[in-house]
Amino acid sequence: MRDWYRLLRHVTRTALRADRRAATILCALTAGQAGVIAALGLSQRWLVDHTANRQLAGVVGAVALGAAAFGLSAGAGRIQSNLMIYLANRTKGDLNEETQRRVSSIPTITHVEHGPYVDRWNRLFQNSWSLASMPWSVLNATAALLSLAVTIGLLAWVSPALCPLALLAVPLFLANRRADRLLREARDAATQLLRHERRLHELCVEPEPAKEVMLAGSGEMLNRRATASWEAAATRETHARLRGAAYQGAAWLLYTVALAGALVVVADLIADGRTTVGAAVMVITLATQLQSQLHTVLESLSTVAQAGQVVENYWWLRRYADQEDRPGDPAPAALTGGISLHDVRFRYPGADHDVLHDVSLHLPAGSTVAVVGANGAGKSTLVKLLTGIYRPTSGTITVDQRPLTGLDVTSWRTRLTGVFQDFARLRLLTSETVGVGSVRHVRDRRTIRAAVDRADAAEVVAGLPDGLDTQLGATFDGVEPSLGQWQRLALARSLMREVSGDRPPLAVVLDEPTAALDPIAEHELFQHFMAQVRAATRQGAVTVLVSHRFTTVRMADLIVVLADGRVAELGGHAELMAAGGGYAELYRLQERAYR
Ligand SMILES: Nc1ncnc2c1ncn2[C@@H]1O[C@H](COP(=O)(O)OP(=O)(O)OP(=O)(O)O)[C@@H](O)[C@H]1O
Repeated sequence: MRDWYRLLRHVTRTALRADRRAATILCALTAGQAGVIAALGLSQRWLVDHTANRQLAGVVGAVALGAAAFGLSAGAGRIQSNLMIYLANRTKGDLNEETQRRVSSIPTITHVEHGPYVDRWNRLFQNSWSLASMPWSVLNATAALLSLAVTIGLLAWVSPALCPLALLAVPLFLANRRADRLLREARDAATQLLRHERRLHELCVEPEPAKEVMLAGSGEMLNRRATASWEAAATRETHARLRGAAYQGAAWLLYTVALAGALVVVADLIADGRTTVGAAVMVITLATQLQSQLHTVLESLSTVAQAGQVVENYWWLRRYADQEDRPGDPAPAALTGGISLHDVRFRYPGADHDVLHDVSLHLPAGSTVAVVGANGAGKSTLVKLLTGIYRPTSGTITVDQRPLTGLDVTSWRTRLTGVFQDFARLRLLTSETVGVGSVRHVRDRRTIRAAVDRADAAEVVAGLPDGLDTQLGATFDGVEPSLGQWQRLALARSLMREVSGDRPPLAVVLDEPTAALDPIAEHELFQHFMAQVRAATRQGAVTVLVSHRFTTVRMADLIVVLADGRVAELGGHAELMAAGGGYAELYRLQERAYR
């Protein structure tokens, strides 16, 4: 409840920031609406009674009150609903932006990779409308409840026997709550199905996977699967709606029976002369309006409940973001000792086994460390742990003997550079594709050109129709570079920090960045790259290279052989060759193959 209230306060503040004047007018109109039904009922009572008693002033007053109430209900009602839509739309935009910003600011990656986490923040987008209308639904519900209380008071004024009519709100309220819960459960269960549906459709329309899908002719099968997921989600929701409607229908039936009873009571009062005709007219008006009032209360409460469904997800995201992005010490100016792993164990969220087991390593400052091993041995995972994208499940990583978890992640990240196996193909202007490697210099042509030159990518850029101003990506009506050309641009991006004169990197990670090149080109490029980051290496930067090419690997100062997530061998090339283990065997195998 506390979380719900805090979220309501936050959304209200966001709405007020969006347009304070519109919000104030909306509040005033909603408050005014609370008295409309009571005023209409009273005006009818007075109109009939004053007419019967020939009291002109009373008749005029009753007509004026009725006209004002009707005018407010008809005219202001429209303005009120339009204002609400306008404010909710603006608030929704702000809230979505806030969620987007928070999701992208989390320095680790699990929340965008692990399905249950993805579903949690996706629900915030799915329910953003009800979240944005939360203050107005609460206000509407409060006004409708107030109006209901006044109506019941007026009914009791005529005859206390009419009061039980109000009790019928209870089954209606319970049925509504049940229907809301059923719908929420169905929607929660459907989030995963809808995510699958989206991803399966993406496989058919995104240029990269679509090639293979077309070649294999598997588009229809994927589409069928996506449709099945969508249908399963839709069926769940329809069933939940139908069940909810059955509960609500039963409650309304009960109400109808009671309303009929109330009308009999009124008829009896009139027949006995125990009430005036005006009061009887008022009772009939109020009793019939009671249904629409209850309806408004229930509708508003449903919207509030719908917003309530994401309260937990909203605070989960905030707490998760705070926990992952906790402040820490700034990264050291330069490495003197190096980076060490102490009994590091890692398991991907939701997985049932560890990927790294008790890995202990020391990567000395200023050294080049190659990580080798079979597919799935855990090389990329190790690199990601070093960058702080993932945190060890247990054990610690230290940077110059200070725990990595104690460092400010952003400060550590700004002192890292490198390229990953699945490097990003940023379909932007060529200058931006390279320039974002150091955001401060994204418009600095001289630095960008220097990075391009250093990555040996000048030929790639020269081949583009507008050089650095060329739009990349066929989906953006631009040029689509080849895989090798993308890789060169990614390398240039990774050199931006080095050439821009920013503080040199503390670690350079190269996770198979040259897999698309032939072994000789990889060897040359790696040597070239190492020459470019030499200044950083002299200041203690550790270079971590993942490669399957042993001609490149042998140049490293230290070679780590991973097997099934464990360090199987460790040492320099000569040392490992002399040991005659798995490394030596693989090296000889590759040497023979390339001879
Ligand atoms: N995001 C992920 N979620 C769950 N499991 C993962 C994830 N990424 C990798 N794994 C699993 O972790 C294990 C190690 O993967 P990793 O990518 O570290 O291997 P690798 O040694 O780099 O392999 P390769 O040489 O093929 O690149 C594999 O079994 C893989 O299935």
